[in-house]
Formats: sequence, C-alpha cells, structure tokens
Amino acid sequence: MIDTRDAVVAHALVVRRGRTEILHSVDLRVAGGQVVGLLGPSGAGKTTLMRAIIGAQHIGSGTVEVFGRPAGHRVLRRQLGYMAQSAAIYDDLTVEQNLDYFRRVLGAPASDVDRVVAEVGLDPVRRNLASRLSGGQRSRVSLGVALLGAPRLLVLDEPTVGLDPVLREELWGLFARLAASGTTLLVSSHVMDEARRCDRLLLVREGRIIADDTPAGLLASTGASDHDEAFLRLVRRDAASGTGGEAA
Ligand SMILES: Nc1ncnc2c1ncn2[C@@H]1O[C@H](COP(=O)(O)OP(=O)(O)OP(=O)(O)O)[C@@H](O)[C@H]1O
Repeated sequence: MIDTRDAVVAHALVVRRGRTEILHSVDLRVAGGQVVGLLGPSGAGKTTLMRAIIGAQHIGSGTVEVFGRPAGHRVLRRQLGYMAQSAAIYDDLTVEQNLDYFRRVLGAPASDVDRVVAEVGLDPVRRNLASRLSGGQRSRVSLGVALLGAPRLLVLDEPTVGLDPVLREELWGLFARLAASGTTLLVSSHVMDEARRCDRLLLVREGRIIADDTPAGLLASTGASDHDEAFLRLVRRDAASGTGGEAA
C-alpha cells in the first residue's frame, strides 16, 4: 500500500556542530512514497540534515518528526534505513555475513539476505571478504544494510558515489521501484544528472533550503535547460540575495 502521509516534517530546525550553526531554521516536508533528492554544494548541510532526521544529531531548536514521531524515537528504529557516506561494514566478514549479521541485529527475516544481495547487484561477490571489495562494492554492501528489514524511510547519503553509469542507472531503478511500493527515499547526491530521477528536489545552500520543487518545476522556474544549470542559477541567485551564511 502506498504511504501518502508525510514521512518527514521539520519545523524551524536549527542544528549547531561545535560552535557553528549549520542549519538555520529549516522547514521541510517529505511526502511518503516519493524519491526526494537532497542536493547542494559541498558543506551545505545535507549530511547534517540527514543525521537530524535519523535522530543521530543533537537539535539546537525546532522540531523534526518522522512518521509523526520525534526523530530518534525508538519505534522508528525499524522503520528507518540509513546509509552513511563511509561504508559501515566489517572488513573481516564476507558480503553475506555482513548482511546476515545486521539483519539479525534488526530482527529481519533470513530471506532478506538473498533479497538484498540481488537488489544491490552483489551476487557475484557475495562470498568475498569486505576487505577485498572495490569502493563501489563496499558502498553497495552499506546500501544493502540500509535495505534490510524493508524500512518505510530510506535516508541515503550519496549512495551512488563512485559507481559507474550502468550501476547508477540500476540503483535509481531500484529506488523508483521501492518508492512505487510505498517506501520514502531521501537521497543526497552531487550528480545533478540524477536530479531528474527524483519526484521532488530540495536544494540546500549554507544551511538553508533554497528550493523545493519537482525536477520539471525547477527547470521552468529558472529557465534552465538542465539541472546543472538550474542549480547554478539558483545558487547564484541566492548568493546575490545575500541571505546565506551570516546566521551564527
Ligand atoms: N563534526 C563536526 N563538527 C563541526 N562542524 C562540522 C562537523 N561535521 C561537519 N561540520 C560542518 O558542517 C557543515 C555541513 O557539513 P555537512 O557534512 O552536513 O555538509 P554536506 O552538504 O553533507 O557536504 P558534502 O556534500 O561535502 O558531504 C560544514 O561546514 C562542515 O564543515
């Protein structure tokens, strides 16, 4: 069944890391059953926002709710899958041992290992030690861990980085299938070409969301012919308006 309720709602969210304010009063709504792209320059605050949503980031003020519960609430643990930028897997275990270990921790069914191995395309290397995998294979094991237990919300921090175009295309196909079956996906990326694969795009710059639109809507509102150009125009427009960066 498609879950059309809001998966994530943030209101006036402020996050500091160390002494620096990273997110400045962010308002955000992520509808259920969509692939939402989180895009923006390096250091804009995408990872910080994702960490706040999964409940791993101390919040200065404001609120973040996931499926109507405060982020980090224990009942959300099994409803959320998170893939961090650096692969969080055990080097001395094989691909399938890694997946089996994490699915036990989650209480997910044993059949999840085969399902996930197939979904992330790691069948040929399933018995290889993680230490012997390529960078792209390692990140796919991490993605596989996030898919265990079939969570309602997947928060994926640059899941396609380092992957060749064929694999990237396959993973975006997987994301679309998951969304069609009701999963909500929040996916960060630096590859603007991937923007067109999302249902909705959030552009983050200097700790603020400066655009929230569909891929087609962003092209229309900026008059750009591709998303690279659209984002450049939006970032330049925002920089010229002088709203970013000063809040401390
Ligand atoms: N542990 C930390 N302590 C203090 N500041 C941090 C910490 N981690 C990140 N930051 C700062 O927070 C800001 C946002 O970082 P964040 O990782 O959220 O950006 P990002 O948009 O995900 O960047 P990238 O695309 O490069 O991954 C950056 O200015 C960064 O220097």
